[in-house]
Order: sequence, then structure tokens, then C-alpha cells
Amino acid sequence: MHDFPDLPFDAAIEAIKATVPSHLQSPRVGIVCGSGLSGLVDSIRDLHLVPYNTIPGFAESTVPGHKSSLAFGLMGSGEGVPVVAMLGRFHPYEGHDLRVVVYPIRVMARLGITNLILTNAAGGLNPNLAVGTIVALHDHLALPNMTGMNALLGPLTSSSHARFVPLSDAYSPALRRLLFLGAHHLGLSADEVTEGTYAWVSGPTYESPAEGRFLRLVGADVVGMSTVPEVLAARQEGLNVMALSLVTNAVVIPETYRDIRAEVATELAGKPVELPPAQVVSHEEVLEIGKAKGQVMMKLVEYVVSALS
Ligand SMILES: O=P(O)(O)O[C@H]1O[C@H](CO)[C@@H](O)[C@H]1O
Ligand code: HPA
Repeated sequence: MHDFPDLPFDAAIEAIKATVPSHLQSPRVGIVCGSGLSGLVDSIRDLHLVPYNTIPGFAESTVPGHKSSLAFGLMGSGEGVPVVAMLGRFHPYEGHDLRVVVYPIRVMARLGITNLILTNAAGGLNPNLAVGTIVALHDHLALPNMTGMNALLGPLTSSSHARFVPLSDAYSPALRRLLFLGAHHLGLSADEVTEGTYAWVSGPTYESPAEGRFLRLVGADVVGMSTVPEVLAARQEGLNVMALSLVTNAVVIPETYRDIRAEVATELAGKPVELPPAQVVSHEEVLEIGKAKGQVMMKLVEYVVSALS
């Protein structure tokens, strides 16, 4: 296998191995913690943190709720499974090139992980998904990928990589099976953990009502600004992928718009106008739900990782 020099893989691996204790240097599972979900680190013992700014080629995460360190350690009971977790990810809207966004996934693959568990905070498009629901992704819909913003565009980063990567099998059924066994063992209902399709958007704007309606119409259940580029790189690296969305807010999809003209007419007729409550999403709300519900996500991830031992 030959790595290409614009991405400093060898230097990154060297920097990591220089600080991480030898029994943690070859993690089997990689985990990416989404917005407000870095609390997953609490389930890692023998914890060893490597700040991103000490790893050649890594950027810094600039989004609140995303720390900027790799966490090495053991997860699960008994001997434990060696894992590496990204406490904070990179998003294109921060100004990071897509090759930089997925670089940590490729570094984790070179450290030896074979399974990747991605987590994210997402807006709910499917009206059946309550805030707090965990959605195991079984597919994605990525308009940016289809229109020239694909993380696999450009020179291959390894001569062993496929140029054309199929996505019909991107989300491992075997890992999803483990997840639902875990949900059963943890006593979680079908309303608490379910499956669905993730729409990837570039952000950083949240969806307009018409965009939300469009994404729902074309089959997406949740929407977010991450994960898909990482899935593509992981699949090119030959990793098994599981991705979990935590629904942190309902995307506003009104069936009808406020009739402002009628409101004015009512007002002019001297009658009181009843104003509907404003419905806007904020990143603070996203982080709050992540903190409140992150525990369930953590237990599920712990179950799946333990089952991989
Ligand atoms: O996908 P993660 O990184 O969890 O973050 C989600 O939360 C942020 C918006 O609140 C966006 O970055 C969106 O993608
Ligand atoms: N839209 C896009 N990304 C998100 C959302 C949303 O409503 N919530 C959390 N991440």
C-alpha cells in the first residue's frame, strides 16, 4: 500500500504512537462523537487523550459541543475492547476541505480499526420521530454528493483504494443487528430506537420549511450536516460502518404558511389576532438534547463495542 504525500499519514501515526501507551495503540473500533455527544468518553477507561493540534494533518473543531481530541482507551466489561473516539468532528461549513473532514477516519483505519461507529445530532423530518429518538441509519440521501461535493473526489489517498465505491451496503446490517439486540437488552422500545434515512446537507443554515418538506418528500427521516463524508471514506477504507442519529429537534415543516394578509385584515377590523408561537431551532437546543439523551446512545454504543470483542 502506498500513501500519497499531501496527507501526512505516517507523521500522524508516529505522533499518536509516541504518546499513546502500547496496549492502546491498535484500537479495534473507531467512534465519532457528534454535537453534544462527547460524553461518550465517560464509558472509556484507561483513557488517554491526544489533542488534534498535536497530530499532523488534523484540523481543529470550531463548533461548540465538539472537543478537539482523540480518546484512546478500553470499552466494555472484562478485558475491554481497545477503541479510539473522536471527541469532535470537522464539518465542511467550518471551512474545512472535504479531504480534511475525512482525514481522521483514514488515520483511524491506518491505526487498525475495522469497525466505525458514527454518532450525530440531527433534525427530525419524519413526524413519527420524537425528539430524543435514536435512529440507526440504513441509508442516506446526499444531494451535495450528487452535485459535486463528494468526499471521494480527487486523487486516491492509497493505491489500494477503489476508485468507484458502492453504497448499497454502506450501513452494516450486522452492526445494526447488534444495535437492536442491545436495544432489547437495555429495555428500549421501538419508539426509542428505530431505523431511518439521513439527508446530508452542507449547512450551516438549518432547513427552510420548503427544504424540510422537500427532504421529507424524497424519503429522508432525519437531516444533518455531517456523517455522510465520513461514511464514504470509511467504506473506501474497507471499514464496517454503523451510524446513529439522535433526533434533537423537529424540522419545521408547516402544512400551511401563516396568512399574514388575513391577519392584517382581522387587525384592521379591530379584532384580536392570535399569533402562532415562533418555531426556530438553535444549536444550544441541539446540545441540550444531546446532553440529556446522550446516556442512552452511550449505553447502546457500549453494548455494540462489547459484542465486537
Ligand atoms: O452532525 P453533528 O456533528 O452531530 O452536528 C449537528 O449539529 C450541528 C447543528 O446544530 C451541525 O453540525 C449538525 O450536523
Ligand atoms: N438540521 C440540520 N442539521 C441538524 C439539525 C437540523 O434541524 N439539528 C441538528 N443538526
